[in-house]
Amino acid sequence: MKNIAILGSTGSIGIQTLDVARKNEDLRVVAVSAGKSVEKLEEQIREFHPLLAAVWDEKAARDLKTRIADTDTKVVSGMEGLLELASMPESEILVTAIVGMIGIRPTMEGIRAGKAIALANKETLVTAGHLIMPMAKKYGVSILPVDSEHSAIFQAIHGEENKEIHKLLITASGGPFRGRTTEELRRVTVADTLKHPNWVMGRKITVDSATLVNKGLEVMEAKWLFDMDLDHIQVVVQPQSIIHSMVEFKDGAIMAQLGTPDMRLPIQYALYYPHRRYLDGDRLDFTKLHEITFEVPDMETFRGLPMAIQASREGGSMPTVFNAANELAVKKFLEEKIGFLDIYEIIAQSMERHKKIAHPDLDEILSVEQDTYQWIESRW
Ligand SMILES: NC(=O)C1=CN([C@@H]2O[C@H](COP(=O)(O)OP(=O)(O)OC[C@H]3O[C@@H](n4cnc5c(N)ncnc54)[C@H](OP(=O)(O)O)[C@@H]3O)[C@@H](O)[C@H]2O)C=CC1
Ligand SMILES: CC(=O)[C@@H](O)[C@H](O)COP(=O)(O)O
Ligand SMILES: [Mn+2]
Repeated sequence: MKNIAILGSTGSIGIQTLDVARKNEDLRVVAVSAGKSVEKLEEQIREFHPLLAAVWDEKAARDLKTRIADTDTKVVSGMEGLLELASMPESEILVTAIVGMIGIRPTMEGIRAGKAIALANKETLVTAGHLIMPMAKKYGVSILPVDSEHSAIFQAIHGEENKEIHKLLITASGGPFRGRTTEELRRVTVADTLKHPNWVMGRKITVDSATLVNKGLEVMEAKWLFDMDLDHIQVVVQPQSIIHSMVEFKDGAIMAQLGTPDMRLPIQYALYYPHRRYLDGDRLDFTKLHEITFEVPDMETFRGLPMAIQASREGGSMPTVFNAANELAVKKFLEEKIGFLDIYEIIAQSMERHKKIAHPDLDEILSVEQDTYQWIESRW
């Protein structure tokens, strides 16, 4: 029996993790959590009977307590609740399916408690990779990638020494606006932006995919996960999202992982690594697959990727500014308070005014995050 605790069980990755658990009797869900979606959480509690449910919002947590008073599930709230979930003695694997850099502290708490981390929450590594990776090494815990590209790379390098890798090739769909000009992007709506060509995902990552910020975050995530420098990470547009990423080895051989766009595969791979299990669902059918095409990313129009690379090259607290500015800009875009191109402007100007801290500790990262939010709020 493998016991898993899920941070963010009511979201896209969380729900798919529960589907994997539903189909594998030896997976036991010991904790679920949400920001404030208590109805979904109640359903999950009644189906999976976890020991713990963590809800960020205090009022929603009180509502949940009343709703599930007839069950044995304990309800906790706020950051203390997320930390209690992350370190609960009954779990072995912590699935970080929460969105945003709020995942940093619970992820660190899980590592400190010796939990293997099935990591979907890329914002944590982007902003605190320099703290998380050494910490995981110190506590002897595995960071198992869930993000599809990083899972693909992890699958491709399985059994290989890192030193034999020449470069990582991270694939990108190009998002819903691939091929559009800046002038055309000025007029796109939230509804247009949320139509990803291949994947059904949460709203924030879907916007990130459209701006190519997602690919920028993934380059930074790959740098930390696979200890690669930026000059050996290349983004390749693969519009059909069939090749999930590739690794070029020293001798020129390239290993790729292919599959249909279904996040349950990387989730299940992380939960059972190094073993593979049967997974129901669509498979690639090469009698019907007509083409797999490639393009170079348009970095002039889709500034999310070059700005992420710049933030990563500058290092220190700059990736935190990049990420925090993007998180708030995406929130404002989804609330229809700003336009699509303003996301780039907010990130660029936030980075421009920031005085970099070379080696930020956790408190400094969190304070740079707050400072970035305050500065943006005072201007947009
Ligand atoms: N979706 C995907 O296919 C992929 C996602 N990822 C990454 O995985 C992470 C999750 O993405 P996704 O599932 O799409 O996101 P969703 O928005 O669908 O889900 C986010 C989850 O986090 C919870 N949450 C949000 N804020 C808080 C909070 N303050 N405290 C506790 N829980 C909170 C949400 O709860 P509530 O329901 O109450 O809002 C929800 O359960 C992101 O970092 C994303 O980049 C990576 C690869 C693919
Ligand atoms: C499923 C997944 O891992 C997402 O991060 C996905 O890759 C987004 O697609 P693009 O950012 O390539 O459009
Ligand atoms: Mn991805």
